[in-house]
Amino acid sequence: MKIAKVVVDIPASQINRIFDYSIPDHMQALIEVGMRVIVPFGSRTIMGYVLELTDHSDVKTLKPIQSLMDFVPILTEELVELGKWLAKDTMSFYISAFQAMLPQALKAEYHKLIHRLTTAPLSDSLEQVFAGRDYIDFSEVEASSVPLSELKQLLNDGDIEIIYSVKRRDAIKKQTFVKKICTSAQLDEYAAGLSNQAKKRKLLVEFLHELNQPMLLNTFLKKMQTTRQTIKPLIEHQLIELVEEEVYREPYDDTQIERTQPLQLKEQQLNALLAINQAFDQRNHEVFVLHGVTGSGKTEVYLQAIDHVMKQGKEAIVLVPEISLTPQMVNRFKGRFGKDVAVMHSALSKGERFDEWRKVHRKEVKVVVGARSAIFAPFENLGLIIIDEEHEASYKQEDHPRYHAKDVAIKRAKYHQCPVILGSATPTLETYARAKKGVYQLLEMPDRSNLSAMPQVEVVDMREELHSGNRTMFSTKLIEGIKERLDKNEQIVLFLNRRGYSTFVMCRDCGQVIECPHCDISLTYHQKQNRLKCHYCDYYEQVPHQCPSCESDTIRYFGTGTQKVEESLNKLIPEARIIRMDVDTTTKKGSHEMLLTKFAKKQADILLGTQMIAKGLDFPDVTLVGVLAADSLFNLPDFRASERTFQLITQVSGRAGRHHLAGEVIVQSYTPEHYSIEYAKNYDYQGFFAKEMAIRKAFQYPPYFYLTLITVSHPNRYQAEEVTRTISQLLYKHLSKQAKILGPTPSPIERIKNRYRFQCMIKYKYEPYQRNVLARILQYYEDMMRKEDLMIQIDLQPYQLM
Ligand SMILES: Nc1ncnc2c1ncn2[C@@H]1O[C@H](COP(=O)(O)OP(=O)(O)OP(=O)(O)O)[C@@H](O)[C@H]1O
Ligand SMILES: [Zn+2]
Ligand SMILES: [Zn+2]
Repeated sequence: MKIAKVVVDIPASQINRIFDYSIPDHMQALIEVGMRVIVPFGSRTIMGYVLELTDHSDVKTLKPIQSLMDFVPILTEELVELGKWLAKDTMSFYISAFQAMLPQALKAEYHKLIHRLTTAPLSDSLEQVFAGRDYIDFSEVEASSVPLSELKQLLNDGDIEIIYSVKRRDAIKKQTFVKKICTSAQLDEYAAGLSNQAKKRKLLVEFLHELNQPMLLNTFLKKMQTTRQTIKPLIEHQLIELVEEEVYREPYDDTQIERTQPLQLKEQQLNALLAINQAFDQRNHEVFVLHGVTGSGKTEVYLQAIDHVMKQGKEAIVLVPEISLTPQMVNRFKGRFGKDVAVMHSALSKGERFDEWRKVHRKEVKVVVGARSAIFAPFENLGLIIIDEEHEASYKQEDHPRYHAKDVAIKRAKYHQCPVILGSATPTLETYARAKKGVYQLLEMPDRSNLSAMPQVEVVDMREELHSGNRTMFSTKLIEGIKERLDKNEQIVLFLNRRGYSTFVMCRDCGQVIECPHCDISLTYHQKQNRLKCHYCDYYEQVPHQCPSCESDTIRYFGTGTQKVEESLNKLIPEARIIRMDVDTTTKKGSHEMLLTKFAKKQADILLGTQMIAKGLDFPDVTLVGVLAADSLFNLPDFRASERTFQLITQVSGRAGRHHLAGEVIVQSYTPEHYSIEYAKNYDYQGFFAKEMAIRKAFQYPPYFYLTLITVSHPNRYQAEEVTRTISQLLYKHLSKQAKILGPTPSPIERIKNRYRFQCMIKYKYEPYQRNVLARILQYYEDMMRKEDLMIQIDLQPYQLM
């Protein structure tokens, strides 16, 4: 093969194609599909992925590949095809799709250099930067006072050129080992030649007699209480050598994790397992919906299904939402499968993530447990894919490529002819509807594995509390409940839904709310730094002492952030020991784990937190769960608000009374009569499903209709609206008559980072040409996007409607 088809590392629409390069002779035997290469592109050199090898090209003169970055492909052939599909399916660039599949550490970093071509004198300030060198880093000029226009002139005149060099930073961690390379006889011979004073060296020789495998240099030196200098003669006499070996950064200490044995399954678990195993044995690509109430033992079913697959030499991927990827969760898998498990999620360092990925790539593990992007684990013998808590919105990536892990899972499982399990106590309407129609296979587990009852849920009407004079954010019932648990030395989980409910600063005199100057959104108060921050851009400011509009000094922060809850709770029940878990207390690596361990050891009575604590946690002494603001989601312009409220209450309730102690749940609400709260209270998934389906049908939302959201943004409001209007008209003209086009309307958050945002929504049942039409629209605006700062985002499966 003489020609390689390559996708290059420039995410831009005019470059979003596959380019042909010739393969130099010396690379012909080495190059394979799925490798990274360095190729010339225009005036620079950049990284690319080889997608295909061929002997034919329509292009007459081809540039040659400059070098190979890999000796083993980093993308399997399956992943190469998957990437092409993903790019088409989500309408994103090829390069973005491939980048999404690989760990950060594998992405090349470019270095921009300026090469001086002329000997003629340059301006004084530029001469100062060059300081006699021929090559300087571009950033040095940027940091200097030299105007970029001057560079541009020189560039045009051919006095300098700009070159791009690729820095390799695969960041393989290496450590030095001491290795014995001689026989015992040689050691004796050496020892005999030593003088009596050389006691240390004699000790070393003795130790070397026993050293049968390489030892970490540092350990060796520590053990022998000696220095590098002392062992130098041993190296010179060729008794030992120092070798560099690759090591993995191990984020989890496997030796500390207790191994577990499979549990005797309950009947409902056994039925589910048998169906899954059968599909696997028959190489049946089947999607199972494992609908099991909280505590029904879904995880044990996963573990035994994986075990079955592994026994046949196959591999498994388990996706877990980022926030429930707690050490507790990891330990359940490591406890069963030990070193066969790799873990991938964003709390690991870049290097650690790379090492976990390499374990998969080198076929050293059989199971991956990870967050969304673990779905791309480069296994070649997949036997099972599990998506736990399948209803979680975090499985959808909200950035290029806008993919849903569920779709990728099903695509991969089809390729490998293996089953997929979508597990949840509260499956999404989309999933459950497909299961009911028989597209997916439904497995029900209605009972808790220990047959303990689901905790009693009581809904408190907060309006009544207010009328009876309680102005705190805690109902009398909840405060009594907490005190009761404290007396009995039991524990409490308090859940605050922060989305749509954050702390903002308002003037009590004139009602002015302090907003971000660049985004149409109120700033959020952060107590620690006493700052107001914007959650959409990086803007922050000090909290003002006076209202910027009326100069009154009655400026206060409002809303119910976790900090504020903690403060009031401290006032009401000073003796309670509280652990607060939210984005502010868990930014440091390992802090999440530390807080949970503290709670598990009963060094605190109350765990107070956000989404983070809603799932996956399993503490035996938790007998009371409180939901502080159950209806906060209803304020959001999102047709899934009811569904999310139902899921949340059900999941949070599932944290109470999972073991021998009975549990109780108190849900505080200002709209206690809302059906999603009513059904959640009665653990009535079927009831909720029927009711919500009827509403979705009436208002033409998924799963009855598909949605596409197009968001247009521009620094100029009029432009943004005009473009959206034209797009709406084009869609109306080119899509079928059944498609409904809604828009242009301003987005719920109309301005972010000084850009005005308008949207247009397509609702449709069947629209096979939609992608083509959208692609043509993008093409039409390509120039404007490049030159005029126009942005058009297309989301073919929107979850965030803001
Ligand atoms: N067959 C079994 N026999 C005894 N105990 C079991 C069995 N299956 C599961 N358990 C135990 O029941 C508890 C709940 O199980 P698990 O956490 O797997 O449930 P789950 O369905 O995943 O719950 P959730 O959706 O709330 O996370 C665990 O402590 C688990 O060890
Ligand atoms: Zn902002
Ligand atoms: Zn004011």
